[in-house]
Amino acid sequence: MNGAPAIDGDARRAALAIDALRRGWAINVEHLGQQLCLLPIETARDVLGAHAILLSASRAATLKLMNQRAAADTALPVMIKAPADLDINLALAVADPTLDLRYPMKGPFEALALADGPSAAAAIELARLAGLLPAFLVLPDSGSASATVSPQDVAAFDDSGALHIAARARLPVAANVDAEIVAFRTDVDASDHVALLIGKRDGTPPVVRLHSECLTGDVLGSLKCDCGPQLHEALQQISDANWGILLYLRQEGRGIGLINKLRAYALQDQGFDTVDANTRLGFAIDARDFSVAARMLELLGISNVRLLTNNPEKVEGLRSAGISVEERLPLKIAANPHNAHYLETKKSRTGHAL
Ligand SMILES: Nc1nc2c(ncn2[C@@H]2O[C@H](COP(=O)(O)OP(=O)(O)OP(=O)(O)O)[C@@H](O)[C@H]2O)c(=O)[nH]1
Ligand SMILES: [Zn+2]
Repeated sequence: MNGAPAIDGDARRAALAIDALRRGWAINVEHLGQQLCLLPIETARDVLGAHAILLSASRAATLKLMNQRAAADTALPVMIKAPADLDINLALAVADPTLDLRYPMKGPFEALALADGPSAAAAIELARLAGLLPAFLVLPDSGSASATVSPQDVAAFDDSGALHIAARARLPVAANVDAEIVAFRTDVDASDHVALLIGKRDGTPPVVRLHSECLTGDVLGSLKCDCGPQLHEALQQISDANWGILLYLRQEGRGIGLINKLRAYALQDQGFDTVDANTRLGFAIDARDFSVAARMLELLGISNVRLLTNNPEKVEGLRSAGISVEERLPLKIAANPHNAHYLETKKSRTGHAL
């Protein structure tokens, strides 16, 4: 900290910017008196006279641009000069690593100096929150933007901030007829997290499972992951334990959204594992923030849990958000030929105890 007064961010401005990006509307990121007018390539219909392209650090590495720039921080996004023949198809080929086999010949590109690192990094984070590819056209005219946001606003965006219980009802489920569903809402985020309370509260720490949404596994029976069987096994174990809670968190694809997860699957079809597929797309290996689960538990009056998981980050995430994890209970699912490599990667590369 350099002693400058802290500027409060406004999560609502970030929420408006996320909405604009999804609709294909330009946004301004402003910081220290400078403005960066950005349009996400994925939802753009036209390149609108863009003079540059903003890419994630890992996309720039794949395009062999990292050695061209002066910045010492290799995690910072990279700005490149728009090629003279830039159209929306070329922009998409630059942005989307899943198209690399179809469009192998791109460039050479020229890296430009990044005027403001925090603005560029905030834009990449907004793309993740919007479920979009982290790649933007840089537009010359900031007057065309429909929302303005600062890096502080993006930092203030937190889907657990104003969490409250919105509805609750009895919900008999196959694992146990004695269950209640509780739905949560925040004023800044459209994702409605839910909790399923199973059995009778008896004063002991409940068996708790944090389950992150997986449409392909939970609903369609995908064999690529272990989510579907884990969901059902967790409901069974909670039911067997007399009482407990399953938190169904809307963190599809470890927080990158369904469409980006399916892009990660397309990269896995090309031979990359689950970790490299995420980083190649420009995302963290795991973008989830488990503090929302802690806030949900608090609203349910729970401060001590026995956590069903193999993932040390879930234990750490709850503990650092103030929940006492008294015990970690493993959740082991037999592998199948389609997910054996995925489960092995979780063990060897993301520290899962299996
Ligand atoms: N990005 C990405 N997400 C995936 C992939 N496979 C599964 N997921 C997502 O990963 C999440 C599954 O996480 P969890 O079931 O909570 O499991 P976990 O983090 O491995 O931890 P535990 O099961 O508790 O040990 C879901 O959001 C899935 O959509 C993948 O290959 N790429
Ligand atoms: Zn899954």
